[in-house]
Parts: sequence; C-alpha cells; structure tokens
Amino acid sequence: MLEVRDLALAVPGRLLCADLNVRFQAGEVWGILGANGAGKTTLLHALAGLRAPDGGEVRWAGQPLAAIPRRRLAQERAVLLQDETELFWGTALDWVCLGRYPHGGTFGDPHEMHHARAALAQVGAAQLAGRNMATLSGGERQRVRLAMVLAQQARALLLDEPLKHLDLAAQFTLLERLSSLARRDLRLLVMVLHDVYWVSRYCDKVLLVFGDGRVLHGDCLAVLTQENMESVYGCALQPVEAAAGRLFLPTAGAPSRHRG
Ligand SMILES: Nc1ncnc2c1ncn2[C@@H]1O[C@H](COP(=O)(O)OP(=O)(O)OP(=O)(O)O)[C@@H](O)[C@H]1O
Repeated sequence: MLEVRDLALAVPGRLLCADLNVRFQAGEVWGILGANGAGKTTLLHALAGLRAPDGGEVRWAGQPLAAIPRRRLAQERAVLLQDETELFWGTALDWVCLGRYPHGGTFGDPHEMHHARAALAQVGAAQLAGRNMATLSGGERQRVRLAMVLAQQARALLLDEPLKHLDLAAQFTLLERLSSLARRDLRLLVMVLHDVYWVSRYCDKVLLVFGDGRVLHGDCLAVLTQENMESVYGCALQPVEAAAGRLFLPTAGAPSRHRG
C-alpha cells in the first residue's frame, strides 16, 4: 500500500532518518514514537507526500507520491496536521466539509453534509456542528479536526498527535474506533503518539525515531524494550506489563545501559 525505499530526511545540520525501508499494509496500525524534535512529524509529512525526501522515495500503490495528482492523493490518504495556525471563519460543520473537497462535491450539498455530520458523530461531536470553530475548547476543536480527516474517507490515515487535548476517556474511545476502522475496513492507520502505553495497546507495529538518523521499526513487543525506550528518551525507565499493553515509568537515575 505505502512503501518507503532508502528514505533519507535531513534538516540543516542534522540527519533525522537514513536508509529507511518499510512496507505499510492495509489493515495495519502503526505508531511513531520518539523524543521532541527527533523527526516524527518530518517522517509523517514525508509519508504523506507533504515533504520531499532528501534521499530515496515514498510510493503509494507502486507509484512515487510525487507522481500522483494532488486530488487523487487526497482521495487516497488523509492527514491530520499537528496544528493549523490560521483562524477559520466558519462552523465545525463547515470545517469538516472541507474534508469532502477531494471528492468533488459542491460545498453545502446535502450528500456532503451527510458525510460530514456522520464523521462528527463518529468522534462524539455531533452537538458541535453549528458552533463557530473559534469558540471551541482545545479538545472540542481536536474532535472536529479528526472528524474532517474521517470525512475524507481515505484508505490511509496519517495522524500527527491525534490524542492532543483529548481527555482520557476520549483518547480511549478514539483509539478503539480508529483501530477497529483500520482492521475492519482494511485501512492503513499511522499515528504519531507520545504515550508508549497506547502504542503498545493499539498498534501492531512501531517506528522508533532516535533523532540521529536511526529509525527502528517492527512489532511493538520486539521494539518497545527498556533499552530502546531509555535510549530514545535519555532517561531511566521502569517497564510495567499491563493486561493490554506495556508502559514505562520514569525513575530517578541514569538509563540502565549506563549503570554498573
Ligand atoms: N524547516 C526546518 N528548518 C530547520 N529545522 C527544522 C525544520 N523543520 C524541522 N526542523 C527541525 O527538525 C527536527 C525534527 O522536527 P519534527 O517536527 O519532525 O520533530 P518531532 O519529532 O515531530 O517533535 P515533537 O515531538 O516536538 O513534535 C526539530 O529539531 C526541528 O526543529
């Protein structure tokens, strides 16, 4: 579905990713983890075709992303950005309708409105439809932003910090819905997350971004080890096995690889 070949990503003075080769399949749920500034957003943008690679390529269904017309790409993959800076003039429903733009419907068309309202309901935000976006709380706004992504009905969902501003129950409900959507409808779900527990609980696979060019990827249980986590975050961590996943509690002291 989505394939990364020999990918290299760099910013001035630093290599974020080198020689990365990954195949993302329909129905899989992936997490991207790493410290602040490690390169998670940069990697997600490269996967989405929003940023050109500095080496190698990203392919969608066998075609280089750069060769796919933008409207078709927008029908195939939806992206949740970490932030939008501009103020929006309209209501929550107007915002979600923007997600229908790649499908070519007329803005305000009843059919499009139906999709937009359904997407708002999916994230528990039906009651916000008529509210001006500028008046929403952080969590309410995040739900509406997620609804726009869902309204796009794309086969791949690439989400940068989808849990931002959401309360604990909303995080759980959203991850339940998104992961079952991916598995049931064979969509690809890739999420930048900061909570290792949610990754181990809901993701099949993980990309661990070290910030020095290394990106480790594979099954969650194999990659989310104490050694890898301490290396990524640069602090001592105590692994805790929970019923549905693995979490890491920060502890005082140096990371274990430096002890003794
Ligand atoms: N256009 C740019 N010019 C210079 N440096 C940049 C540019 N874009 C990103 N960077 C730097 O690249 C690094 C990776 O940024 P990125 O946004 O991918 O990190 P991240 O892992 O998503 O971080 P966070 O967890 O804080 O959101 C950061 O140090 C950032 O300052």
